[in-house]
Amino acid sequence: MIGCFVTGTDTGVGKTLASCALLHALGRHHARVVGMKAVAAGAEPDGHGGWANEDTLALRAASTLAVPAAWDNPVLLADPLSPHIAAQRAGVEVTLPPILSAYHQLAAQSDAVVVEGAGGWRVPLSDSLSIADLAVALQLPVVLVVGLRLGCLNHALLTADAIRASGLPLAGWICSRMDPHMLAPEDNLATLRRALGSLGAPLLADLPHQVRPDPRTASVQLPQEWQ
Ligand SMILES: Nc1ncnc2c1ncn2[C@@H]1O[C@H](COP(=O)(O)OP(=O)(O)OP(=O)(O)O)[C@@H](O)[C@H]1O
Ligand SMILES: C[C@H](N)[C@H](N)CCCCCC(=O)O
Ligand SMILES: [Mg+2]
Repeated sequence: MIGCFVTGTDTGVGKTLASCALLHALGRHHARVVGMKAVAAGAEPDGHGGWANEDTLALRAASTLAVPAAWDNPVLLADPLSPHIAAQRAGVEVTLPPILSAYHQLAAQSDAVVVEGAGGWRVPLSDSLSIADLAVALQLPVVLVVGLRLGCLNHALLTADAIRASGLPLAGWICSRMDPHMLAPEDNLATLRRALGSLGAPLLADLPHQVRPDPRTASVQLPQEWQ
């Protein structure tokens, strides 16, 4: 079973786009690939009288395996806030056991699982739990998505340091060109390539800016070994 945990330099940087691209790439050579939004903050009507999170729906659309919602999105919080605040407002506490058991169900039934975090690496899930703790509990290699924009160098380098300090391998990073007006994007990319490369983390994909982001198109940027 192949698995990875996708984190980012921030919220809104392209983790869902990159996670879906990874699923499309893996789906070319593996029969059963599935995405997981372990903790989702922000629910919308699903059109069938229930509620769903838009990242979860995007991951499902890129997956080849259909699973119960309790497995691919074990924690769904209504408010689009930091998960610990959304949980507090919902009167619940996010804990690891239900998430880990959902993940183990997915892992047992699939060839590849891509787990998308929420926001960045140190986002709190409760007063005593963070996204980093979740990734460590899952023991998955980490893929860091960098939304290429002014400020991302600091965010990327701090995040890479924190991932290494957690003991998890940083399998690589994905650049998402979210800001078409950014100045000197190539110089910034080269800086990150050098700095993250020196930590052993290769650039897995350079996702161009897309007016209508399409993960299947983006997936061709990923290297052959992820396909
Ligand atoms: N390469 C790109 N080209 C165009 N738009 C992009 C690109 N990457 C990201 N975006 C846009 O930026 C926004 C945020 O992306 P996305 O939803 O993937 O963020 P995220 O990191 O998954 O955030 P969250 O923490 O909420 O899960 C989306 O509207 C997405 O379409
Ligand atoms: C609601 C949003 N789309 C994400 N799922 C959660 C982002 C949490 C960010 C918290 C923070 O770093 O301030
Ligand atoms: Mg997302």
